[in-house]
Amino acid sequence: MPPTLYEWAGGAPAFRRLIDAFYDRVERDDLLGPLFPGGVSEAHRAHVTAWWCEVFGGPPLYTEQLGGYERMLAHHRRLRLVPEQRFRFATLMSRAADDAGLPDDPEFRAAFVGYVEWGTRLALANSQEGAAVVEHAPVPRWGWGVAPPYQPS
Ligand code: HEM
Repeated sequence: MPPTLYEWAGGAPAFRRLIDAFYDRVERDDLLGPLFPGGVSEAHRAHVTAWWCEVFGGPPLYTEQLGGYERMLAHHRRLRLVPEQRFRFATLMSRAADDAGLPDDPEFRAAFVGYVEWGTRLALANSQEGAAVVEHAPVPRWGWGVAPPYQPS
């Protein structure tokens, strides 16, 4: 069995470094900074870290303690994001993975950007006025996809 992406990345401390590096960039960003007037709070950073840990195979804290998928959805509804903001979000996530020293092997990064692409496209769609959203769902669990680490038999 391959390790989870959460384990491979370095667990909760690695995801906290990622999220801090990301929002530090967001705060200075012309397209994304205005979404967080006054800066990105400690509570927001902690909650989003819990989300990412759970998605990548860590403990289900966001589901059990923070309101799960429905809370995440509620935060994105009617933000009216535009495609340029989604693309910037995805770009800054890739840069933040470097800032935070996440593993840079092709397998991990392919899985990582796969989730970022998927999640940001959903967020963009769900944020539109009158969007037909999925009201209830589990927090997703992401995996290695078609490229787990090669392990010679
Ligand atoms: C992989 C994609 C994404 C993930 C995993 C994600 C995750 C989250 C989560 C978990 C929350 C709720 C935090 C809480 O529980 O307090 C949240 C809120 C928020 N997200 Fe995202 N998000 C994504 C994409 C985006 C994009 C593309 C944007 C903007 C371009 C965005 C902007 C925001 C904003 C502004 C909030 C706070 C809204 C408020 O406080 O009312 N998100 N996000």
